[in-house]
Amino acid sequence: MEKEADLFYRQLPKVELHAHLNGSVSFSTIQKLMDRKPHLNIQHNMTAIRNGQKRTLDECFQVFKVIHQLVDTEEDILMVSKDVIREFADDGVKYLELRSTPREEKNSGMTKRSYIHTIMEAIRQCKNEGLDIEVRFLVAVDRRNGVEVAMETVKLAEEFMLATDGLVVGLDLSGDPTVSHGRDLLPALQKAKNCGLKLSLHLSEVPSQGEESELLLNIPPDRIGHGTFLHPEVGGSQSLVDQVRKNNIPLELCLTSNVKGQTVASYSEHHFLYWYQMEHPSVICTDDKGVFCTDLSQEYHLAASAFSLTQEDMWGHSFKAIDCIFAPDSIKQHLRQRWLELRPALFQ
Ligand SMILES: CNc1ncnc2c1ncn2[C@@H]1O[C@H](COP(=O)(O)O)[C@@H](O)[C@H]1O
Ligand SMILES: [Zn+2]
Repeated sequence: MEKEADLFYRQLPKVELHAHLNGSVSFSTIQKLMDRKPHLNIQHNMTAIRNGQKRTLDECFQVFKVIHQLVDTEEDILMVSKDVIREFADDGVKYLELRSTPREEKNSGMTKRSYIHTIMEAIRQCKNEGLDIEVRFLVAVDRRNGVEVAMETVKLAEEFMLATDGLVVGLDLSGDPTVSHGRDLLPALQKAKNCGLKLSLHLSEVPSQGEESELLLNIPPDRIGHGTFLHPEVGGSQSLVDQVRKNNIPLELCLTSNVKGQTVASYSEHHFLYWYQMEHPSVICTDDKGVFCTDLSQEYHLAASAFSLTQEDMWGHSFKAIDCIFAPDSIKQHLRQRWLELRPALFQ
């Protein structure tokens, strides 16, 4: 029965909207990177949090630093991006929005511009190889890096949005939520919005970010990452919830990420249920499938088990996720068509 369900969730066509590139690197790709750089002496237990293990959010951010050491050339970025896209495609993801923080590495000569350029190249190569997946990209701002870098990143994102014929669709705000205040980044985010970039902001991923969330929700963003502590029962407020509902802002929900990072106590206590019962748009996502040792079909399966949802319910969830993508209506229509074509084989 479980096996059958596994197969159902793998075959279910899915949309992935919250995936950080360097957090999504699989065990086998990490192995290839370690083989390229044996001198770094990095072990698998430094780049992934296995099932049953938990870390503090702070420890999770240490893991990204290790992965960044392994991924520091254009060649690495190309391999990692192509592997990640292929893995999502193998998992039944038909539309993927990847996000990543442009990095410069003096030693290898990689610049922020060549970093993004290489990811664009990976997306094009995957398309030319005929992979059954549409891929778009969000340029990420790491909140740790401050105002100037944020502004520079917005300029880069705009430049690539205009030059790539729609491959770059938006801007992400992420990074360690305990560092810096969103207030300072507001002008950069507003500038991004004004130039036509869609905004996906990590909001209230940890408690006591209520004030920041209130400020950022005023922009308003086009989607919210996590939103774990928005509602009053967990220390948020009704006015935050009202703001989200008034603007109908979809939430990107990442169950395993929140449980392993210990901001949510267990799967059944995940705020997925809060928003689901309210029929507010949300989308199940992976966040960092490599670091958290998961994939999107597993996340769908876990949510179904935790909240006693049927395969029909999960089909509906996946179909409605299409409404929340950043690509234009023509792509949405095309995806809905595909979903309906694939449906009969799933419910025989
Ligand atoms: C666990 N919850 C999270 N909360 C906030 N930011 C996160 C995150 N998981 C990942 N990132 C962000 O994504 C970067 C890694 O991918 P890229 O190098 O950009 O591809 C991390 O350094 C962090 O900035
Ligand atoms: Zn995230």
